[in-house]
Amino acid sequence: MNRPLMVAFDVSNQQTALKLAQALGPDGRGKTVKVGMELYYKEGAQILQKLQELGYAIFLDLKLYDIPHTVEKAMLQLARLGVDYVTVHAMGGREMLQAAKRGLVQGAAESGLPAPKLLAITELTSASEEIVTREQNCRLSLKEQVLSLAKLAKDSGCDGVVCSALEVEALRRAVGDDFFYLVPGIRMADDQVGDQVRVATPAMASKAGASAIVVGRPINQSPQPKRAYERYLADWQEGTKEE
Ligand SMILES: O=C(O)c1cc(=O)[nH]c(=O)n1[C@@H]1O[C@H](COP(=O)(O)O)[C@@H](O)[C@H]1O
Repeated sequence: MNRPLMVAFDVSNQQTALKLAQALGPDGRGKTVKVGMELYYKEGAQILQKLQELGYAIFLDLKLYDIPHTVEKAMLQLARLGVDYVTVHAMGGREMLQAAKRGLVQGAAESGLPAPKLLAITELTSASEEIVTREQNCRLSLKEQVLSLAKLAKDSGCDGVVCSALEVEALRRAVGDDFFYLVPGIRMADDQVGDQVRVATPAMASKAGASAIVVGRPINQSPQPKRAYERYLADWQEGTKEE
């Protein structure tokens, strides 16, 4: 089973992004990188094209959250970029999620490209129990809320969810194996956690059943990105071997 380790290219411009790609190894074939708001808002679609030319598959993470019509039309545009994954917030509700899917399907049909996988954010990995129950005033526990949003995402036609490693096992049981579970909030024990709250090592995420992991700062801020990438990849594959 091919379970990607996606590197988050959370850098401020194209030059730094291409330097990072070079450091990781010039051939991007078989690898997926994540382009998020910081880089995309600066460089636009041209950075996607540059990374695609190097062979990378692209996870374009813009986390859409708006009224259904706006999200549908935005997704229609994103589907024309030839990216492989896009994101929305599950919290936007059923109609918005269905609209997102419609936009992707239409955009893909019009451009003759495959539709990107639609992944729904459940609760961000920076969210704690406290944030969910006291700030969002959610009547469910964090875990129940993640589960509820994942079910909603599946019922609404999404291809998968973004969640933490701490929820994947329960989600696989309740929502099923025919769904993509993307897990950020990945740290080796000795790396700084920063603003992440629900964290796990690559091996823990793998054993819990993550379909893919996203690793950002431990690689993109490292003075030796390739060494950091290989360290994380080895731990991720170690967890996979023990399946
Ligand atoms: O959608 C995401 O990728 C995402 C969802 C989530 O719940 N938590 C989360 O950290 N992410 C992203 O995953 C990456 C994690 O970066 P690091 O914390 O630096 O490893 C960032 O680009 C976040 O935007």
